[in-house]
Amino acid sequence: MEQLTVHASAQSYPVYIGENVLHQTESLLKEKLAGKSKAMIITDTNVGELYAEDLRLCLDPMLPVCVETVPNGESAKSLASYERLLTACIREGLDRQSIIFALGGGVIGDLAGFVAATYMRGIPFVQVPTTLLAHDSSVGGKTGINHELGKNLIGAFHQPSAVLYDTQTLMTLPDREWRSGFAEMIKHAYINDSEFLQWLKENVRSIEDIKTNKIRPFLKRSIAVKADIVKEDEKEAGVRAYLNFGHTLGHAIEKLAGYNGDVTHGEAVAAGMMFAMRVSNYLGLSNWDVEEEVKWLEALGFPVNIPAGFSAQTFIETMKKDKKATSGQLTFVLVEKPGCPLLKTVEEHLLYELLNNDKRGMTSGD
Ligand SMILES: NC(=O)c1ccc[n+]([C@@H]2O[C@H](COP(=O)([O-])OP(=O)(O)OC[C@H]3O[C@@H](n4cnc5c(N)ncnc54)[C@H](O)[C@@H]3O)[C@@H](O)[C@H]2O)c1
Ligand SMILES: O=C(O)C(=O)C[C@@H](O)[C@H](O)[C@H](O)COP(=O)(O)O
Ligand SMILES: [Zn+2]
Repeated sequence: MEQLTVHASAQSYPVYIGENVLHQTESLLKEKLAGKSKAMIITDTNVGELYAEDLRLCLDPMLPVCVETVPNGESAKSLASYERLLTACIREGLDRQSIIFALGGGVIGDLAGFVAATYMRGIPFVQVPTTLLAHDSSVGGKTGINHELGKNLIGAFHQPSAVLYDTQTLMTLPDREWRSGFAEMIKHAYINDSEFLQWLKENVRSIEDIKTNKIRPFLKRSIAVKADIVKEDEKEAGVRAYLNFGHTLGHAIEKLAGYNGDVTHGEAVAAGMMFAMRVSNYLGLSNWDVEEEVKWLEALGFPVNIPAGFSAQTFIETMKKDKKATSGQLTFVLVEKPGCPLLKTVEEHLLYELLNNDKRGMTSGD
């Protein structure tokens, strides 16, 4: 088992990474669970069926446990699920000494974390990530839900008490989810670590490479990139925004898809990163060979085209809901070269031109 520590203002917390971490819950969390009154496991239908009973049995000797299950998929990150879970907390008698376990991918981490952040003005929670993508989402304390008008618009910073990353659970992930999670790993490399990026480009050329043990040693490295940024800027007053590389357009793509599973978070971020590279090239800030980057992502099976059916103007209006935008002005994370990110306000007419230039997928007449 590997371990690293995330340093946040309210508390530092451990991230345990390795096979069968889940089954070591009792020994790993003994101190954190001392004096706790009750645990609620929040999970989704897929993950619940596979792992909720395992986790329940691990916690059962230490404290009373209940399990709440929401439907799987992005649509569960909603006000309706949030309300239903708060009602469940009240019904189950959770009090200020209770603790929530977020068992699942990023959707569950964000949703359950937001319930924990707000129930009785905040109770502790533990992240138990089960997707590759959740190596990103389980660390750093961003919790929240979507609004039908925009992605992640409602939320809170609330750091977990611990992260239990059992890599054995990844074995049941569908290929598409492996790929989706890999997008965030690539993102960490693009913004922070040129040597890591080089290694990924040379060694990860297919979905099979993502799924095999090849990337396992790099999970800790990818999490460390995030943890270092969070330590420097927990509440996104500055450098934490770099973790949003690819997300300005990515979030708009997810919102326009209707949070319905047509596009995963990682797929949207991958397309968003390619677009951001085109923007920075256009501004003369970089010299990316975007077609080469696209080729790599396509070889891994990513659909990197901007989805068809929406006009450039629709993307721009949707991106204006991005939390990095101020007074309607759009701010992008750009990367000059691997490891050198920057924040840049980008003129609307330029985005309009670039979105329209990206002929693939755009509706005619935009
Ligand atoms: N808070 C953050 O810092 C942060 C960072 C990155 C992404 N996110 C958010 O994370 C979400 C995406 O997370 P995700 O990609 O993990 O999606 P997800 O949680 O929806 O999981 C993807 C799918 O895989 C299934 N699944 C999960 N674990 C499984 C397993 N071990 N075996 C089989 N199936 C399994 C789920 O049921 C779901 O259908 C987005 O909402 C995104 O905004 C948050
Ligand atoms: O932790 C962060 O900070 C990130 O930006 C990580 C992103 O990968 C993640 O998708 C996050 O949820 C985006 O946050 P938002 O503030 O742009 O909604
Ligand atoms: Zn993300």
